[in-house]
This record gives sequence, C-alpha cells and structure tokens, in this order.
Amino acid sequence: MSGHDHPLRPGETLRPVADHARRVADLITPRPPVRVALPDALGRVVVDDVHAPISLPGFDNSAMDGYAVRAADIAGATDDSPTRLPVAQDIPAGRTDVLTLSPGTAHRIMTGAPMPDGADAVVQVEYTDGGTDTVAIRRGVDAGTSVRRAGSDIAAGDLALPAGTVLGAPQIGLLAALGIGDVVVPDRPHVVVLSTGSELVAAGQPLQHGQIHESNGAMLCAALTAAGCRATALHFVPDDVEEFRAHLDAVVDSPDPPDLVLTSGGVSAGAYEVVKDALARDDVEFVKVAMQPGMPQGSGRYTTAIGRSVAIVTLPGNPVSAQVSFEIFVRPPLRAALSLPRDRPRTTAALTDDLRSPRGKRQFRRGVVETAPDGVLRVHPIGPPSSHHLRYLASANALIDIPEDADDIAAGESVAVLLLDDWARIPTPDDSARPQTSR
Ligand SMILES: Nc1nc2c(c(=O)[nH]1)N[C@H]1C(S)=C(S)[C@@H](COP(=O)(O)OP(=O)(O)OC[C@H]3O[C@@H](n4cnc5c(N)ncnc54)[C@H](O)[C@@H]3O)O[C@H]1N2
Ligand code: MOO
Repeated sequence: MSGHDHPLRPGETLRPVADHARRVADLITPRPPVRVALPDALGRVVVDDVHAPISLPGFDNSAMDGYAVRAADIAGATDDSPTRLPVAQDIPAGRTDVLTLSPGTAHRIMTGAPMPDGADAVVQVEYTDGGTDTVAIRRGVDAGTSVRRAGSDIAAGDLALPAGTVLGAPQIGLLAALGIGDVVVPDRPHVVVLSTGSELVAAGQPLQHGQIHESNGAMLCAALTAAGCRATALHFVPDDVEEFRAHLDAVVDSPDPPDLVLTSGGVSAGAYEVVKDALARDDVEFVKVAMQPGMPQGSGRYTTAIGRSVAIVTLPGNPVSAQVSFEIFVRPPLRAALSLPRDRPRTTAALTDDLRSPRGKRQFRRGVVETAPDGVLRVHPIGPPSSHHLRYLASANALIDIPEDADDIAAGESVAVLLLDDWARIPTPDDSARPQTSR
C-alpha cells in the first residue's frame, strides 16, 4: 500500500500528528493542587519541597537485641574470659522514660529501644549468655557499635523530598516516618468518558444481531485511571443529537464538572455521526489526522444550554483507534497536568518482520518488544493494521511508531517504539512461533 490509502475531499489535507497533539494539549488546564492523605498520594507528585520536621532516628537507639553497655566496661571480654555485669534495666522498644546506665552495669535492650544515657555501645545477645539478672558478655565491642544515632538517616530541616518527586512506596514510607500525614499534589483531572453508538450494549447483557458490547468506555476509563486521572463513564446513548447534548449538559452543569469530556465514535463520514452532528454548533473542529489508526479526530470546547463550557476531545470509535488516539493525543497533556512524565519511554528496536505502512500517515502498529538472547532489543509486530483488532492491542507491550514518509520497512531495520509498561500483555497464537526470549 503506498500513497494515501484514504480518499480526501478536494482541498482537504491531513493534519500532522504533532499539530493535533498541540491542539489537544492547549485544551487541558491543570486544576489547582490539593492536599491529600498518604493513602491517596501513591503515584502522585509533591508540589513543594518537603523538609523533615523531625530527625530520623529521633533518638539514639539500639540496632540489635542485646545489652547496652559502656564499651570500656567490656573491653577485655572473650569466650574464655567473659565479663559479667549486673542487668539493671530491661528496655523494650516503646519505653518512654529516660534511663541512665551506671558504670559497670548493663541494660537489656531491644532493637529500636532508646539508648540509656551513659551507654555507648550495644553488644548483641548472640555474644552473651542472654542473662536477665546478670549477663556474661563474651566479646568486647568498640564504642558506637550497634547504636543508631539520632539524625543519622535524616536531620530535622533537611530536604526530604524535592518538589516534583513522584510518590512511590518508599517516598510514602519516608513521609509517614517523618510524621507527615498529607501532602500537596496536583489534583487529578476529572474526565468524563462518553461512548456513543446505537449498536452498543453493556457487558453482561445479551446481544441481538448487529449489536456489540460497549468496550471503549471501559478501556478509556481504565487508561485514564492508569494515567492518574479520575474517570467517570457516562452511559452511552443512542445515536440521537438532543439526547447526547442532554446527557452532556447534565454532567457539565453538575456540582462536579469534568475538566475534559472524551467521546468515542460518531466522528467519521457516515450518515449517523452523532458526535459530529451534536457538536456542530460548538467550537469543535473535526479533522483528519495523518495517522493510522486514528485518522478522524475532533477537539474543542462544548457549551451547555446554560453557558458552561468544557474541553472536549472526540476520538474515533474503532477500539484500537480510540485507545491509540488516547495514547498519542490525550494521555500526554493529562500527565503533564499531573506533573508526571508526559511521554511514554521511547527506544529503538530491530524489527523482526517486514512491515508496510501507508505513506503520508504516521502509523502506530502494535508490537511486542523483547530482548533477544544476544541482548539486542527487538520488536515483533503483532496483528494486522486495521483498527478493530482489540485482541492484538491487548497482546502488545509497545507501539511501533512508523514515520509518515515510510512505506516498506524490512525486517532487521531499526524502528522507534513506545514502551507501554503498564499494559499487561497476554499471549497470542504468535507466541509459540517465536523463539523464547525474556521481557
Ligand atoms: N466512508 C468512510 N468511512 C469511514 C471513514 C472514512 O473516512 N470514510 N473512516 C474510518 C475510520 S479510519 C474510522 S477510525 C472509523 C471512525 O468511525 P467513528 O468514529 O464514526 O465511529 P463509529 O462509526 O461510531 O464506530 C466505528 C466502529 O467502532 C465501533 N465502536 C464504536 N464505539 C464503540 C464502543 N464504545 N465500544 C466498542 N466498539 C465501538 C463501532 O461499532 C464501529 O464498528 O470510521 C471509518 N469509516
Ligand atoms: O483511522 Mo481509523 O482510526 O484507521 O480505524
């Protein structure tokens, strides 16, 4: 296939992918940041520098279960000639009184328990007889042994997390340890997903001839959630313009209006293109983008009957087109609004099979990236290019990004790939035909 595989109307041109991406990005405005409790902070970004309000550890404490001593008192202790000390105190972790060790005595102490004043080392229980009234210590230790000094991890006032840090489990652990129970993070963009099409039936409902299960709504909501957004699925509506607008007005005029409405379907050239028809009176532009899948696209602002306006992006209905369009146009600016890395990691990989791509369109093919036994990263294109092959989409861990000006690409050539790390891949029949590799 070479040349445009798609007839264009006279004077019609295809908009470059980058231009449409910019237009969609311009529609998305970040919300003001919000303060959230740690359980809601995972995967989000701290807006401001976080300084330690306290030191960690907060007090000198024992690193071992054993005996707090003065190192000088047990300097000569050996297996053959243990030093015997009276055990004056028992200090479990959590004891809050302040103790003082008298010279020539030991305190039994547990890991994490506060060191008594006057003690300068802990000898671990393995080097003793474990006594509770008196203890026989068989090894001398240097001062400082098994003592965790106050502030040795982080000192009060130190920078704990610089602004922009993505909060993973360890960062949330550090905040909790510092006694910080909430943080200021970018608010999640609220996106309403509206699926259109009279043929669509909810999962679990029986299908009549010509009907299909609605899948774009479920898929796009999942993609939004995975990207860090708050997604609300709107029940798809029949292909009726007034019903479509009424549905949209109800959410946009609600007390929790979305930042973005994402539709799928109803934007191509058919006789019943509800999205296109319903938005004819709005500031929404419908274009053909030089991309496959994902050629028919729309974007702009929708205004409700009472004059509220919201950003709207209309994705094509074919499932692969909808999901790939989301990846290319919608996910990056939403991630930017969350101060998260906007783009998928990109790399290059050696193509395992010949590929054909329509010249004049940037093609995103589904692929499986894997490391060959020789250590070379390679990408195996899976499934045909047409945009109803949801199964192959669900089998991919990468999108192969083929430039507009390419048509035939031979096996072995290096191609650009976007790594979709949060896409779990399922095996396909192709897998058994492929040599076993890692990744
Ligand atoms: N004469 C032309 N026909 C088509 C053109 C064109 O330029 N001229 N473009 C084709 C391309 S490319 C695409 S992509 C699709 C886009 O169509 P729409 O956005 O109008 O989407 P629909 O027609 O409503 O649906 C397309 C396809 O996807 C299924 N679909 C829709 N919504 C869902 C959903 N929520 N869940 C599951 N499946 C859905 C729908 O049943 C159709 O099979 O147009 C081509 N045609
Ligand atoms: O451009 Mo469409 O999105 O191929 O199926």
